[in-house]
Amino acid sequence: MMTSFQSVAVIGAGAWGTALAALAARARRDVVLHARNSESAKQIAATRANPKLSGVRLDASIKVTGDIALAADADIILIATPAQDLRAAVTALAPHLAATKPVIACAKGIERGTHKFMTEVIAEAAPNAIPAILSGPSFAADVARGLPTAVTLAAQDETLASTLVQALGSATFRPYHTTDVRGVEIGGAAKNVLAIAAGIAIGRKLGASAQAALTTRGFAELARLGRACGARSETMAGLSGLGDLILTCSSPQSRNLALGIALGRGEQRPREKLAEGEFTAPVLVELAASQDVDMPVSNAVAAILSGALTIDEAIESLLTRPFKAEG
Ligand SMILES: NC(=O)C1=CN([C@@H]2O[C@H](COP(=O)(O)OP(=O)(O)OC[C@H]3O[C@@H](n4cnc5c(N)ncnc54)[C@H](OP(=O)(O)O)[C@@H]3O)[C@@H](O)[C@H]2O)C=CC1
Ligand SMILES: O=C(CO)COP(=O)(O)O
Repeated sequence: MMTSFQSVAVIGAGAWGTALAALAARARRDVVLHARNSESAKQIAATRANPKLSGVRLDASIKVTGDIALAADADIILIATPAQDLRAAVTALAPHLAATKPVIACAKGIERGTHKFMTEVIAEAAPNAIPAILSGPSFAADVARGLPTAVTLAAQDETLASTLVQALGSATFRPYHTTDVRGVEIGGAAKNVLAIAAGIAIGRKLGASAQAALTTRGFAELARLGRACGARSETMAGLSGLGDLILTCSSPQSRNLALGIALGRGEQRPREKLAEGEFTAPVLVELAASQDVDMPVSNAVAAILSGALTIDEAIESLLTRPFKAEG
């Protein structure tokens, strides 16, 4: 089973799912893209376009289907739904998984209510799945267009992680493998919350120096949570941690940054696009509190989103913290 990995299914035909299907086709895999709504599947199949990722033409070799059983037949399955929908997607897949096979989480977040990470949700919902995670600095639009991207792919078993990299990698999509599953999951989840903070600073015109300070102190808290959860420091400083934090805190393409900018300007939140940080913020701060980890920037974002603090009160609370040693 571990040597072939010729076929790949992507579950979740949104922006990221469509880009993942494109990259797997570029890696010369046989690709199935699954949309839960069969009308959407038919429309994407007929037009070779997905309104969720405009301007991208789907390669003719990619099969688009509403049939989950067809997706479950693939050698590798990628789950590209939003994090809070991953359990439902894997639960629907589970009865069709006849053999043990890798199921790779491509969502960035932590499940609300349970505080479970994406690979934990996969393991619970599909006993036949070998959970893995793919995360890193990569906008769907860049990946779909074949622009150079590097990400991290983690599985508990190093040989499996490396074989998955061989199956999905290409000249322009370069996954690095690791066994530090938890480190990769924490980086991807936390960076979205921190990007909302960076956006608020931009929207409030706090200046480029504040922006750099916020991103750096954001990284300190991401790394602190990683340490508390047993992650490796190289992972936190790698593509799925610092790398994705830099991308998301600095690119206007980021939906999390855009949400923060709108909040900072006092505008209506852009509701039509998914900003995972909004859903991750409350569970991230609960998780940090349960581990006794100090995450002041994330706390401020969660408090702003819940209405517990105004933006000015949250900024004031960050600026009046006692001076301390860096770390
Ligand atoms: N976009 C990007 O650049 C990147 C996104 N990611 C991550 O990927 C995840 C998805 O993001 P993105 O693709 O942008 O979001 P989108 O909103 O573009 O798409 C989400 C897709 O998931 C589908 N979906 C939701 N629930 C289910 C379910 N239970 N079963 C099957 N499909 C389901 C939706 O279907 P429907 O249309 O029927 O609602 C929709 O097509 C997020 O966690 C994000 O952080 C990671 C890297 C890059
Ligand atoms: O995860 C991403 C880039 O790595 C996408 O970021 P946004 O969800 O903020 O657009």
